[in-house]
Amino acid sequence: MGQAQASAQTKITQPEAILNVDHLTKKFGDLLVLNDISFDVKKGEFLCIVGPTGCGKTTFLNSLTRLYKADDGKILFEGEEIDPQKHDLAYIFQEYSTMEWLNVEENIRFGLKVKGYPKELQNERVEKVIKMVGLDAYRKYYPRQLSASMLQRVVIARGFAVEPKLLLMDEPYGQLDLQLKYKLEDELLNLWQETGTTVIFITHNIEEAVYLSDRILVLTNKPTKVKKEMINNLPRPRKISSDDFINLRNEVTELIKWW
Ligand SMILES: Nc1ncnc2c1ncn2[C@@H]1O[C@H](COP(=O)(O)OP(=O)(O)OP(=O)(O)O)[C@@H](O)[C@H]1O
Repeated sequence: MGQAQASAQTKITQPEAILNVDHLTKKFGDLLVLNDISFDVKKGEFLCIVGPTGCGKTTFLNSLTRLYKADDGKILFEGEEIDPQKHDLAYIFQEYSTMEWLNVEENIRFGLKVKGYPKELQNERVEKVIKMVGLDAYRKYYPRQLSASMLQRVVIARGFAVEPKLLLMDEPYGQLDLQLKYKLEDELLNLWQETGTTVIFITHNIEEAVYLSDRILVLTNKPTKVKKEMINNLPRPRKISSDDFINLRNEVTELIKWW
């Protein structure tokens, strides 16, 4: 308890914030899940959110997308109350959320079509990302013909194709084996660096958070608060065996261990 209090949150204010989460509170009946959460996300930042199982990470994302209505507080996107209909957001989830009846190219095009982009722009974006994720030769394949890694690449390509200002990722690599995970993490970093999009990435995996992030938000157990925001300035590309990497990983692990 002493340790938990010692690391109580000091919010880092971001002058160029694209997202402001301000005193967000969410209950389900009597169950208080998100307990006065505040943090900012800077434009172009890669933010990882880590926390114990069931602490409310998905509830947070669902509040962001307005699937859930907050009981208190607000979420501002570029200074306005967030609205997924209006603002440029995209989501990538854990499940392979490809559409079985569409081939690779059509899956990637889907979000662009929904947004009503002109055909030429759709083509341009599809061509760009299909090459970036290495699926050019598989464009006419259907999901059932693809490996786990390819499926996840399709989902990632679909997210990036719309060039969202904010990309929300909820444990996207949770189900994959380690080797594949490392490969896709590197691909994600390349895409992020090439596009300059802002990413919020939720994970249970502390090593993954240290590998990917510019900053890590550590959540407490329910009722959930932000326990600590940690700037991650490790030089990229990161080496998971370096002393600095291991030190930061251990520091986050200690925070997760104490409630
Ligand atoms: N629609 C709902 N109705 C009632 N309770 C809910 C609902 N959604 C989530 N909860 C409760 O809120 C808490 C947080 O759930 P949530 O799924 O957001 O946690 P999480 O951190 O994403 O979990 P995990 O680590 O397993 O991914 C849990 O106790 C869950 O039972």
